[in-house]
Amino acid sequence: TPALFTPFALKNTQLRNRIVVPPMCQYTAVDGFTTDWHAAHYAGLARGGSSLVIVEATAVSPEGRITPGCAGLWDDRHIAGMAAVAREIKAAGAVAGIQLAHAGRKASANRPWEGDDHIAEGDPRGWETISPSAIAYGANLPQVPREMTREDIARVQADFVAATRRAVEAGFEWLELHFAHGYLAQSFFSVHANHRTDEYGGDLTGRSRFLLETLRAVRKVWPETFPLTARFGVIEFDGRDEETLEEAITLTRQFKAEGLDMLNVSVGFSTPDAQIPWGPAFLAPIAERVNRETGLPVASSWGIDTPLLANGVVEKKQMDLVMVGRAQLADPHWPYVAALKLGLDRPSWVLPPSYAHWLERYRPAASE
Ligand SMILES: Cc1cc2c(cc1C)N(C[C@H](O)[C@H](O)[C@H](O)COP(=O)(O)O)c1[nH]c(=O)[nH]c(=O)c1N2
Ligand SMILES: CC(=O)[C@H]1CCCN(Cc2ccccc2)C1
Repeated sequence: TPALFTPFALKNTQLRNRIVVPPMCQYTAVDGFTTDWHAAHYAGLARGGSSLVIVEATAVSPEGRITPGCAGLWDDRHIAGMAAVAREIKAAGAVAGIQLAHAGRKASANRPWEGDDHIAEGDPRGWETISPSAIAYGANLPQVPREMTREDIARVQADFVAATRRAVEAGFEWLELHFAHGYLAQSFFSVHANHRTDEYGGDLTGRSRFLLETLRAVRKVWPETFPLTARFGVIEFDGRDEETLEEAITLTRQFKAEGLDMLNVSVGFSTPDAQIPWGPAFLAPIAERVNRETGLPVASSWGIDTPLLANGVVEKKQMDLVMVGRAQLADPHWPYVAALKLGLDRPSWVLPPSYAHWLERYRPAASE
């Protein structure tokens, strides 16, 4: 059996293969409420055969959304719509995951295809952003956020806990905290974004505090039997990478001690001045290093989107789970195509039975 199609167990959760649909914003929610789009979209992805589908960054508070179209779990009324999404994912045979997020200083933005920039001051669609320090991200997101008070910090952490409870009620069985991509938690860890002089800033301990306290609080309400994970930017490609990596690995060891079950290794995206070395599976060696130096199981992503690449990173033990994103937007049946390409036994059966049976003896006409 190709490594990509071997099962993987974490806590009481069994994954049928190593392919994961990572969280990918749909920007189609209304006041945080999911719509028919979300149920259909996630059902379609789950039918493709991935073992786990993680629902997009879901805001723990209204100001924690990236755009006005982002999903939320800051209100009990959001639970019903999210429960429908979780049901669709499970009905297709995948584990239902969700990512909880706060966008920090990257919040109050237009949808990517509508500018991908901060909503203009005075535009009623926008809102005040908050961050560890009053420092703007820059580039397309120039708005200077308000520096968070201790009350803000406690409130946002309570929001993460409340949203976690709602995720449990909605039927999710895999939780990922969004500690990456330049959003609020990443900003507390980042020397670019966090210039605080109180105990939530300064040295590594100070810059780690928000993330560790939030994980600790969420750990208390998320069931022990379900995986609790975090997506964390361990590298910025900003010229101080060895330092950032060592700090990130130190913090990841503390995450593990606090009961984190897996780390989803990603990029910090804390500064527009980064030089990202885009390329196929460019982050795989970093994921392998985090796994080797912390002992935590790791997932990762970024251009790991052909069957051979995806199978290779698992075979080489660079990561335990492969997050295949855009390739699954391009083809939600990507796992089926991978099963064919990798010579899996009875490949059509990664799809639901009503498709699998008829595809068992089906081959498209020789392509031109
Ligand atoms: C449209 C869209 C929306 C999102 C993303 C991407 C894209 C394309 N990504 C990043 C995504 O999960 C994935 O890590 C990257 O796209 C890299 O993987 P691929 O190279 O696409 O396989 C993303 N990541 C995350 O942690 N939370 C999110 O909600 C989103 N939203
Ligand atoms: C919410 C989140 O983490 C997402 C939002 C959309 C852009 N993502 C980051 C990204 C950059 C370049 C290519 C693909 C993805 C981060």
